[in-house]
Amino acid sequence: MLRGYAVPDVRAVEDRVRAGLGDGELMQRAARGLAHVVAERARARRARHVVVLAGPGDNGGDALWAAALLAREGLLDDGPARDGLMVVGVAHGLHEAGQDAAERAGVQVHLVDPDADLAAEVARTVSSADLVVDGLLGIGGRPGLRGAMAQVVAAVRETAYVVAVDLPSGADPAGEAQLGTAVHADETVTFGVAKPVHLLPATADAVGRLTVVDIGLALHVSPVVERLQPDDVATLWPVPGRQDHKYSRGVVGVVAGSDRYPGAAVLCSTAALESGAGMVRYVGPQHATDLVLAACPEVVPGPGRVQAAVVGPGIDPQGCDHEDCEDHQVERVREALGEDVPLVVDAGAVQLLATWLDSGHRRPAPTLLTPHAGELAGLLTAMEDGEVTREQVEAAPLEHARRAAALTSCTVLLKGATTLVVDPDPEVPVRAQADAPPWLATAGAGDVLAGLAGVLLAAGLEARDAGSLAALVHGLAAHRANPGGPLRALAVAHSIPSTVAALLTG
Ligand SMILES: NC(=O)C1=CN([C@@H]2O[C@H](COP(=O)(O)OP(=O)(O)OC[C@H]3O[C@@H](n4cnc5c(N)ncnc54)[C@H](OP(=O)(O)O)[C@@H]3O)[C@@H](O)[C@H]2O)[C@@H](O)CC1
Ligand SMILES: [K+]
Repeated sequence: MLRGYAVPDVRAVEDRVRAGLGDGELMQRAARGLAHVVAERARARRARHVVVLAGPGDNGGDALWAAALLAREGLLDDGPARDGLMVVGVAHGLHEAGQDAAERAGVQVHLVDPDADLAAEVARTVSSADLVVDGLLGIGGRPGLRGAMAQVVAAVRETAYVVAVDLPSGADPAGEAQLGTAVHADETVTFGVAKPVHLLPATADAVGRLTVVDIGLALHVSPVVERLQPDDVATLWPVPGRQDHKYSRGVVGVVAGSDRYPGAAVLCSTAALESGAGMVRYVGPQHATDLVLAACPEVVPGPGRVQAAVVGPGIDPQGCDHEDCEDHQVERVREALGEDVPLVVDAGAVQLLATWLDSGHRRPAPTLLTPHAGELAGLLTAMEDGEVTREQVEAAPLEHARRAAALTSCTVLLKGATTLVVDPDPEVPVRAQADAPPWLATAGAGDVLAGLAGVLLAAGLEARDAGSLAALVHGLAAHRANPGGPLRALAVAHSIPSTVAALLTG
């Protein structure tokens, strides 16, 4: 599991560790780790020109010391020549010891006035680099870049490999403010532990590959963000024992599909079966039932006892609009909401839950809501004063997911490029999963995710684990279904068994 700690907690532990070490030792460790990553990437990419950008604080200090080490220890000698390495400092003054060390090692340091326009010659130097080290701002940075900092970043060539020091400069270290002008890194080398900026949706896209360098920090506080990794699957996935039978493994109810959207019933039920449900009971209109049974003969039609249920995929919360309609899915969802059974509440059921809660009801059992941004906006509009739009949710996903979790007392899984899983207790770390290829943005993918999560709830996982594990496996199954190419939701469902097997058997 990757854990992201709040910046004040990181600073506190850094201060403590630094006090017990020699002067500058912690920065030396950071710089050494950074220099080795840079040397490795420069070698692999046959970089000829490496430009190190340094800002006014200790982030610049790390970058300057790394430049000194690269030059002094000849780490770039089988790649770019020593004179292919250069520092551009954007500040009124740089980290003194770092600048001194870089210059003593023979590295040229160009100092740029942060408030003046960037000289054309400096812009040319920066744009000639095929590897750029971004040490402008770290955890002391305020979001956004202005003046010469913005200009120097704009001068970086599109094809250059950008290694950010600690975090991409200009990104909010807390990972909450939307990205404005900021570095978009190919790789970020951070020190000791990850921070929220690396994991949360507002900023994670600017981070690229994340490399954590050990500098001897041990944090004994709770992280604020967590990300499950593939090797967590073996710990969390419910693996049956020899004494297990279909009921002990967990029966999943599926209330999904309608006369209008029968396919959702097939996708959700298929995903539940492929994820290893002990049994799937499907409840829905006749046509959808026929399709489900044709695709999945293992499914048992009709109501019955279940350990968890998925409600909502393919169900219109307004119900059916023709008179002799036999589609009673909306009533079935409402019934399920009142039962003491763990639920995945997806798609149309999110809106139904909002009105049901608003009329004074409370869910007695664990509940995982799985909205996309538009559905979350609908839920908040129904439960708060004033309209909330999809755009507002997309601009501040964590804030809105937190609000929804607090209002509903349910766990909220907000789907997106980075999927968030937020517990109603604000002290519980948020899970942030970014495992899915963009190809997974396709109709029916949500129905598959809901089926997968339902199986995990039925096996007894708590809602936050079920949601984040489902998001992880869903993303990995998508990669496996067709690496690097188009996907359909059913193919993702069918690749769940081999994905899980590969993760469980290493
Ligand atoms: N702590 C440790 O033990 C270790 C820390 N380490 C390293 O230190 C880094 C943190 O260093 P840091 O605290 O000096 O902050 P950093 O981000 O370099 O810059 C602050 C300066 O930038 C300025 N400034 C801010 N925003 C701005 C903006 N938008 N545009 C322009 N300027 C802006 C700000 O100005 P001010 O706020 O004073 O006006 C101030 O002058 C950390 O990320 C890691 O890399 C490692 O060595 C491991 C050990
Ligand atoms: K940086």
